[in-house]
Amino acid sequence: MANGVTLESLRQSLIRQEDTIIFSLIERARFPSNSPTYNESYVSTPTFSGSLVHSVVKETEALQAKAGRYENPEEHPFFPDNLPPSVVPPYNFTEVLHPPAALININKDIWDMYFKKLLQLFAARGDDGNYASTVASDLVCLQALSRRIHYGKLVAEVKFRESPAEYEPAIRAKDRDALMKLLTFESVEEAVKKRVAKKAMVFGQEVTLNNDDKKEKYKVDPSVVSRLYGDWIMPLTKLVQVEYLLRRLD
Ligand SMILES: C=C(O[C@@H]1C=C(C(=O)O)C=C[C@H]1O)C(=O)O
Repeated sequence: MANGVTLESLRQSLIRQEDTIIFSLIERARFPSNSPTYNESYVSTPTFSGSLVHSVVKETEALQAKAGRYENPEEHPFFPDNLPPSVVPPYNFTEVLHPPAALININKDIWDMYFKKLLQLFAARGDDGNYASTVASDLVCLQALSRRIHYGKLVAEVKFRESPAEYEPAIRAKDRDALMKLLTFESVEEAVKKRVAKKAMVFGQEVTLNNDDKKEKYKVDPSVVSRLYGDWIMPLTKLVQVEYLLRRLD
């Protein structure tokens, strides 16, 4: 495969990204739900409009855009409109993707999934006033999830290059269901769900020097991590793959 990217190397990267995602959830779980962070009327000044999370993410992204974050095709902003240009000298990122891929950004779905469904499953109810740190943790989670899910573009490219003759008819027919079937590997998905639950147990256990004092209490519930992958991360990664393949012959 061109540029040394193979399905195996991409799967290894997705496995490594599991660590980042699980640690980011563990960090967010240090704080309770902290609902004022997400309340549109909690702050209202001309510089901060909307919720604290909205303003802080938008402004952080603007700063990171100037620092060149979105020059990397693996990065996708949550607020892509009116981002300032990068001020850093360009780096020559290897071009693996078909150019129309740049248009695919499903961060709106990731945002809704994270705030409307996931967060309440792992953040304890409560308010400790640490709203700015809470947003900072949310953004780390969101960016890790977004990077992982948009990796679907690379996965789809490699799958297409490995067997174009299988994908082309379904692409030309715009047959989403057929594409979804072609790109799905159920045994891989089952292994992912089991591995992330196991990682959540290992990474999220209380470490003590006293071996017999082992309480089975994890910093993030392993079944929530498994559900995050099974219900949202993998379906969204596959959605990105379908969207990518539909544009692959443009
Ligand atoms: C990413 C892949 O494509 C699909 C999505 C998966 C995922 O998001 O982890 C796993 C298996 C496939 O059904 C892959 O084949 O590795």
